[in-house]
Amino acid sequence: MALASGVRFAERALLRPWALLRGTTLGRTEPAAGGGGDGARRFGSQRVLVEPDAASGVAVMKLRNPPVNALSLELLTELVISLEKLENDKTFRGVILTSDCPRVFCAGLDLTEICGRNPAHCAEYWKAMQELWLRTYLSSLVLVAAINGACPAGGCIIALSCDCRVLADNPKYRIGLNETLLGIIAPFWLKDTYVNTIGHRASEQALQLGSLFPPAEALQVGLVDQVVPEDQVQSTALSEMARWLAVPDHARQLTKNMMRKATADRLLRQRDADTQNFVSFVCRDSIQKSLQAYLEKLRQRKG
Ligand SMILES: CC/C=C\C/C=C\C/C=C\C=C\CC(=O)SCCNC(=O)CCNC(=O)[C@H](O)C(C)(C)COP(=O)(O)OP(=O)(O)OC[C@H]1O[C@@H](n2cnc3c(N)ncnc32)[C@H](O)[C@@H]1OP(=O)(O)O
Repeated sequence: MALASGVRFAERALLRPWALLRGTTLGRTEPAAGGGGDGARRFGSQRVLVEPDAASGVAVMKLRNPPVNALSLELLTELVISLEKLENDKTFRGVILTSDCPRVFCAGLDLTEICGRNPAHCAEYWKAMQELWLRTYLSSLVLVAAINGACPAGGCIIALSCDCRVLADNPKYRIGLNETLLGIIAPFWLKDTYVNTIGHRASEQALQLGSLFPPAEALQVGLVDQVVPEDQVQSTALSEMARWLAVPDHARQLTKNMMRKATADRLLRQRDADTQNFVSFVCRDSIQKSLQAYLEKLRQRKG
């Protein structure tokens, strides 16, 4: 799918990945456990494990940035590159996105990337976040999120950018956009994605309250499509994938584009302004203090 500025970022990453990837091992290929032929070979990077099944045309993409899959700059970059690699390989029609970290799908933005950092770093980081959203939201592949853990904020946005969401039935696995509770504001494109999924009124309430929904409520409000016992998340995601892949690609892709393009275009039109807004907002002293306090609370909670 044509994404002029998006492609520019990915091209930059592909042309000089080491400038973007600090200490990653992108492109590594290794045989999957018990696997044999090409269809069973794993590839990916340090933080994104890709298990492709050429026979079915489906790849499982696992986030593995322990302990909580916080979206570091490296993880964002590796996700974009892995997704692009699969999109460019005509063998693949669908991706199941899941977590390799126990109990957490994705903790959202890596707060250490925006706490105590300079504006240039925050800008680079935010551009990478925009890029991942654009890539996933407009992906020509069928994306199914197999949500096997907590899924707050940026984690929720990744899930919402997929075509379908299956959540494990565990009361600790809450999902939603909790930005207000950190003293920050979800940017308009996160808000738009929320509204497109659960409607205006439910979003208005959930965004202001920073609601994190337990599985049954997430299902009720329409944030996820299925809630299943934890050991059935993967198999249910595969069944969902089969349902989506039963539709001819071109018809499904054009329909997806018709449904999502206006929302993505809104960001594409004002990407630089959105970055500047983000940077000036998060670099304010008051916001830095809120973020520091939130991180501190997270760290203490553990002890
Ligand atoms: C004008 C407007 C213009 C622009 C818009 C402006 C601003 C916009 C922007 C932002 C959008 C933000 C979206 C986000 O994603 S913000 C991040 C929100 N994330 C969270 O609130 C999740 C926080 N984490 C948790 O709730 C939990 O960690 C958990 C439920 C995910 C997992 O719980 P566990 O008990 O399993 O693990 P912990 O012990 O809590 O954590 C382990 C370890 O990890 C650290 N950590 C957790 N989350 C993060 C994070 N998001 N970033 C960085 N680090 C994180 C935690 O501190 C622990 O570290 P230590 O081991 O103690 O060092």
